[in-house]
Amino acid sequence: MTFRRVAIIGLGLQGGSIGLAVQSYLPEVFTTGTDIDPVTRARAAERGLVHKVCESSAEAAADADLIIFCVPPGAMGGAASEVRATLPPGAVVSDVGSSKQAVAKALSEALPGHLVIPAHPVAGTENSGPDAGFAQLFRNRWCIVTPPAQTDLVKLSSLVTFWEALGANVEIMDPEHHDLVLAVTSHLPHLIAYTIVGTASDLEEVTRSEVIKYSAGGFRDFTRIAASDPTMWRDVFLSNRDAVLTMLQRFTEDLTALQRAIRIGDSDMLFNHFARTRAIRRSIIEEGQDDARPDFGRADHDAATS
Ligand SMILES: NC(=O)c1ccc[n+]([C@@H]2O[C@H](COP(=O)([O-])OP(=O)(O)OC[C@H]3O[C@@H](n4cnc5c(N)ncnc54)[C@H](O)[C@@H]3O)[C@@H](O)[C@H]2O)c1
Ligand SMILES: O=C(O)C(=O)CC1(C(=O)O)C=CC(O)C=C1
Repeated sequence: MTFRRVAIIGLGLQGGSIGLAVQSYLPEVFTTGTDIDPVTRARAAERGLVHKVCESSAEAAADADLIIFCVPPGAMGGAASEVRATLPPGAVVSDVGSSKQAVAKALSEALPGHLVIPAHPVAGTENSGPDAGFAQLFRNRWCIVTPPAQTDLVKLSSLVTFWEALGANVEIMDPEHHDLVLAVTSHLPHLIAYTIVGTASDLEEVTRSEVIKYSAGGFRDFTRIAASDPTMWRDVFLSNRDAVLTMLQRFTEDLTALQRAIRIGDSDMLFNHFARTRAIRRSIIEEGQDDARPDFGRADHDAATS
């Protein structure tokens, strides 16, 4: 089967990008969408993020054969319960949440009897809201799909085909494993960025203006990440608590080892460690998951999408 009518709940970065990407790459698919925020609904209509912006989730869900929840992780259950009365029984329920076990549980409990196939496009920016979305967001990015153990294989394959049409490379993964992997590749880096930017701005001897004036490349890269949406990231850490705490423990041990190497002047240890991490950056670029240019290719991207 292929999806003909897709409902998008939440018209920010992710929902808006899906809506625009569907119009670019799946022109036969009709999209409805809504957002809890009336200003976002109005802007979504102006930008044409979906074919029809609805006043409520219940209205957007009626007739959908695929519904994708694009709201913060902590809002998934509440948003799903709003479509219980109108969502057609055969519709596939999916989402884009950054954590998978907690979100899958919230969606399944809110929509008993519906097939829930969670997904997570590992694609985003530090921007949020209805102006942040763009059709190319998912191109050559991974989308991790975490189906329940006994799932409908035809519908699973339709969801995979849907994401591939938007340009993503799809990987099927166990939700528990997803949460561990993303804790280290995405959630911990954000926590570190939030910490370092907060620490620098708190330091009394380095005034706020000096932090901004003399911001070196390393610090500036952290400020980009630390500008990400506070609601979303609060929810990510609370919904993936166990995996984040496991990885944080490991990170703290490794940081302590580097701290000791600096204190005792273990130059080999420092050099070998930095040589290993440099190689990781190179392999990410070789796999096409980032750009080698100093601005990560963002200037070209911004020019192409503005
Ligand atoms: N930002 C990223 O880089 C990124 C990447 C991959 C996945 N995600 C996941 O995507 C989801 C959305 O993130 P985003 O970056 O698009 O955030 P966003 O803030 O840009 O958009 C979320 C939208 O959801 C709306 N919303 C909140 N509660 C709602 C409800 N009950 N009903 C309808 N609308 C509601 C908000 O008003 C907002 O417009 C999150 O679960 C996040 O974990 C984000
Ligand atoms: O590129 C960025 O700015 C992001 O933060 C995107 C990013 C990440 O790579 O960590 C953030 C959250 C996700 O769920 C997926 C992708």
